[in-house]
Amino acid sequence: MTDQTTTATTSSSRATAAPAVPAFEDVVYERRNAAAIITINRPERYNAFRGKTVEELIKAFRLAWADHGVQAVILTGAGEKAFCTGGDVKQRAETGDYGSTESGMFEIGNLHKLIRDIPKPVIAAVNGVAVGGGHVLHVLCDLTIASSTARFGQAGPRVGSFDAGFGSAYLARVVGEKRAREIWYLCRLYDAATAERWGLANTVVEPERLMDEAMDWADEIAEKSPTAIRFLKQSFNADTDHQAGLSNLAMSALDLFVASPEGAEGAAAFAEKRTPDFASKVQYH
Ligand SMILES: CC(C)(COP(=O)(O)OP(=O)(O)OC[C@H]1O[C@@H](n2cnc3c(N)ncnc32)[C@H](O)[C@@H]1OP(=O)(O)O)[C@@H](O)C(=O)NCCC(=O)NCCSC(=O)CCC(=O)c1ccccc1C(=O)O
Repeated sequence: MTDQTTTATTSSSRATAAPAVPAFEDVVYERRNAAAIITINRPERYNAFRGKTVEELIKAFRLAWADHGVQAVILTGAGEKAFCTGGDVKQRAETGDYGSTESGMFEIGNLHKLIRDIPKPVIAAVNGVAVGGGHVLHVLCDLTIASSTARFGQAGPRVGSFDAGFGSAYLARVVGEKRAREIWYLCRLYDAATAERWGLANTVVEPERLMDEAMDWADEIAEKSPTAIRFLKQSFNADTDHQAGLSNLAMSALDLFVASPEGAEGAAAFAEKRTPDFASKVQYH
């Protein structure tokens, strides 16, 4: 999982010539059989994303979309601890944002839409903790395969953030209203068995089996008609596509909130390893 070459690696007779892969810093992009494997590669930050990470993930998903040899995408995290822990809270505490990007924007909403819009199934291989914006990423994937060591949850209200777009509305579609509200209001972490029982994970395997299992699912998908799969994915999405509008609204609200004293308090408290004092910072009653 360390391939950082300039062309995607392929090993399938089904594969066509793969497009060139840019030199990524926060993401690793590989081709294996008819699957693109996209790995968030910031293990020292538990694979939290900064603006650059999101920008590279967008490029990686576009590569997979454009590559006719790719029939499924696997999204995972580097190392054994974390799939993705959402926004880089330390970066936010330091600079008040998620760091510089080429576009000048933090494009998490566009990444969400891309995971939904790419007309190929996206499989989350959840190798560790999936929390906050990292939890939203796996929820948006078509399928989730979890390591038995994986943990799942939302953290925004604990660190001065929220995703009130797909992060709330689509989560409720997946697990139901009561469980979605519990996940967001209590910010607990749930184990892999609970995630499977709640329909957050399709299956749970031992950690050493995770990538093989994800590849088996991708290979099985690759035996099917790409056009049939494409229409099915678009059909599944159509019923919740209105949530993209909600997502735009939610991201605008979040931009304002994270810059407020209450939002900033959450990030500062996390970085300083202390309990946040939200109550004294609330401006909106
Ligand atoms: C994930 C934990 C539960 C793991 O706990 P534990 O196993 O005890 O390990 P730790 O010792 O806590 O962590 C190890 C190491 O990793 C660092 N780390 C972990 N998570 C992050 C992170 N998100 N950012 C930066 N660094 C992180 C941690 O500090 C440790 O480093 P040391 O140097 O060893 O101290 C636990 O770590 C945890 O709860 N992490 C925080 C999870 C979190 O709050 N995530 C962010 C949620 S909010 C979010 O993701 C929304 C982002 C977003 O989608 C968004 C969208 C659109 C617009 C704006 C936003 C936005 O602004 O938020």
